[in-house]
Amino acid sequence: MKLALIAHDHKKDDMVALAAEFLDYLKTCQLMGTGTTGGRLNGELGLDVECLLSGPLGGDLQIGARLAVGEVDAVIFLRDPMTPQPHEPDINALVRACDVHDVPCATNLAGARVMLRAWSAASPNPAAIV
Ligand SMILES: O=C(CO)COP(=O)(O)O
Repeated sequence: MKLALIAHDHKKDDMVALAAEFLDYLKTCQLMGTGTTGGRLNGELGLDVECLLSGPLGGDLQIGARLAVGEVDAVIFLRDPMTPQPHEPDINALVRACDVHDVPCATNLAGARVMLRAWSAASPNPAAIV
């Protein structure tokens, strides 16, 4: 599973908590993220997230470009609906790219949990494989 992880500043603590909850499963995924989000996940949880540019500097667009050529299977994008973002067009472009290419995209914690629960239940637990 090639999974993109993105969180706006007020949602980064939620992203770290979510990733901690699904850590075993996320370790089996190929992860990429916008710069600051990915950096926190790597630093705080020891994940191996490929860090692209920070969102305001083009990271959302980089993920959208990868997604458009089939290099992203799903997106978890914890958006902050209460704070205007300087790169709103980039955010909309990424979410639009998910819709154009029919790539699952969770934009809040509840949706992200539904996705991660389903996928982690369907995937073999590497710790159980001997
Ligand atoms: O702004 C973002 C997504 O639009 C997130 O970018 P960072 O993870 O670099 O903060």
